[in-house]
Amino acid sequence: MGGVSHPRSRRVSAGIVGGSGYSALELLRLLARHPRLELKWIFSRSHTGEPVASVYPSLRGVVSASFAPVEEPAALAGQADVVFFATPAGVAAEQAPLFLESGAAVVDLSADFRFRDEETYRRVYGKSHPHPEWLASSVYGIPELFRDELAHARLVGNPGCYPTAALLALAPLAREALLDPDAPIVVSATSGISGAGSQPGPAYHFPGATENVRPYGVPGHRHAPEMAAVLGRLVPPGKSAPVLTFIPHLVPASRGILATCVARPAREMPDEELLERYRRFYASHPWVRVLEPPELPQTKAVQGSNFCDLAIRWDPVAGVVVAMAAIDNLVKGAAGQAVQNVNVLMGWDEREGLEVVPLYP
Ligand SMILES: NC(=O)C1=CN([C@@H]2O[C@H](COP(=O)(O)OP(=O)(O)OC[C@H]3O[C@@H](n4cnc5c(N)ncnc54)[C@H](OP(=O)(O)O)[C@@H]3O)[C@@H](O)[C@H]2O)C=CC1
Ligand SMILES: CC(=O)N[C@@H](CCC(=O)OP(=O)(O)O)C(=O)O
Repeated sequence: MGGVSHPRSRRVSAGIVGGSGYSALELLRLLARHPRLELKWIFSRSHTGEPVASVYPSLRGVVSASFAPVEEPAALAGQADVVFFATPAGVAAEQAPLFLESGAAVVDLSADFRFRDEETYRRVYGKSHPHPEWLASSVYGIPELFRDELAHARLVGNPGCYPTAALLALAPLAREALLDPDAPIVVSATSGISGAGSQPGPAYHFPGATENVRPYGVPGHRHAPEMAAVLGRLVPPGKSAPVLTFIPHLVPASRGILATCVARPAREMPDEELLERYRRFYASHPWVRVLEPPELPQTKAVQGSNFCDLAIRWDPVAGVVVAMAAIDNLVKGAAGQAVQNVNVLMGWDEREGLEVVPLYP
């Protein structure tokens, strides 16, 4: 289960399972301009053999491929160096090992390989993992936090969209044990509707979603234990991370996540110190932009791009820090981060294929 070995100069072939979903569409958009990663096959259960551009009008004249003319993705094992699973939870857990055993690297955009132990997986997802033997070697795919481990990974558990934003916002404090372990962290976040995928339930349809803002999954959203597990790994050995509560909200936008995290630091931390720490922490990470005051993150400033915009403030009245992050849920929250992870796995520049200027306004 060691790392992938590919000459840095060679073009690497990619396969995609879950072909007609939103994350697959984003992967195709990014792969279309990636100089080293090229689409070899794309599998769709519902559009077998159809031209990709007939499903995604935005890809007309850009992607000439058709969905693979096979009934099962297993028929494609051994034909790509990297396989992306852009499928609902449970699919990669069953099918990824076949591709791993055929020698491919796997980046799973679902939640199947985000936890490293089966007990946590079972507690959060309410069922046993069909291939727990792969969990310990999977690497949580936030390159800004786990770059060294990812460089040697074969299997990447690409993070949830909300955890990407919240963990990037909190990581500099967690890594340096600057969070008070006895004060709960509050993560309040908004998501655009594409966060629920391309076939969401009736509550996500236009009449109910437009001109409406609503919380959901409170308490007990599955991203709370995901954030908690990773936060626990970020704090130095022997230290504990604070518990956290998570309040997601659905907002009437197509894309974008804004996460606002409120935490009590271990001691008073003036704005200048916080800002300096955040600047230093992310200095070598091209996809995180630490904003200078008075700027604050906004989803539109990152739309369509792999950027995570961060701001950090000290609130002297409440004695808390407020860490804010904006991402595009489909890019840094899903497909963009998946491509960034492959760039790290292959030893390429993390920016390869991702240099899209955000679409503003
Ligand atoms: N949307 C987002 O912002 C984010 C999504 N994710 C995760 O990424 C994964 C993909 O998300 P997204 O693209 O939004 O989801 P979509 O629902 O848009 O797409 C998922 C695709 O998977 C295929 N599929 C559906 N059911 C099954 C099944 N039972 N077995 C095999 N394939 C199936 C379908 O494609 P086809 O019929 O073509 O095979 C479907 O279009 C999910 O696990 C999601 O939780 C993670 C972070 C952010
Ligand atoms: C708006 C919306 O519904 N968002 C999704 C999160 C998308 C995601 O990251 O889901 P996975 O962890 O399953 O990959 C949700 O809250 O369930």
